[in-house]
Amino acid sequence: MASTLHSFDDGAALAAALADEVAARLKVAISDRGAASIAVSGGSTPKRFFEALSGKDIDWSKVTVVLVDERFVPADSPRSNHLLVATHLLKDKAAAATFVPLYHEAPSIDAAAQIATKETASVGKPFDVAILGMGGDGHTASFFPHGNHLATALDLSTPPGVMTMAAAGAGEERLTFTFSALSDARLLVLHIEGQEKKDVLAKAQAGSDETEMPIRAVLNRAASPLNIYWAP
Ligand SMILES: O=C1O[C@H](COP(=O)(O)O)[C@@H](O)[C@H](O)[C@H]1O
Repeated sequence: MASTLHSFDDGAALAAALADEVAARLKVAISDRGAASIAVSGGSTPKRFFEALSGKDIDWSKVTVVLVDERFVPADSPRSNHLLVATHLLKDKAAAATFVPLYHEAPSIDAAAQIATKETASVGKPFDVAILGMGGDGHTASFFPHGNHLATALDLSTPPGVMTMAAAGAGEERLTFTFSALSDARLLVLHIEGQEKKDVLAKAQAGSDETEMPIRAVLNRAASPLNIYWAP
């Protein structure tokens, strides 16, 4: 599927434009279907976008927010993507949104993934909005290079849901939505900032091995058109 590059002068301009676009899409979803869903990424890049989106005048009580992926750590861990979203997005007007976490206290990460799949089963299909990030190693969501369940996670015939992932570059074990759950989002965005990430994107675009750079699955096989938002 084709991708479109949206370039901005700086991260503030990108955050404002992306928040405008996402807010418009959530409003349309609420008007058309009575509810809206958005899957967001963790990491350091989305903070400014989250802050801009949190103040948007939307009927947030009809919006469900989930994470694209999560570390297997409790919500009070500084490494938690839930904590990031709670701090920077689920506040101001967006405090009225419903947040469905991926992390669950469970005997094993597999059990937590099963709970997360069940709890998120009624959200999306497709998501109205999915915002992906990308690491310097070419991972997106928790689709890490050489991840232990990477092939299954990227297989579009794997049912939409939450899977576990372990990889040398991932630190903690991870919970991640499958590619099938994200690929058909009504608005599919890759949000990256900095020249280094642009260079990583160019490298990904120049090759096809998804085991080496899983972002290639999104670039080459996503069901929805990909909107790449970039600022230096
Ligand atoms: O591990 C993760 O990293 C990526 C990218 O994060 P960034 O700090 O380089 O912006 C993120 O998209 C993903 O959700 C997160 O779990």
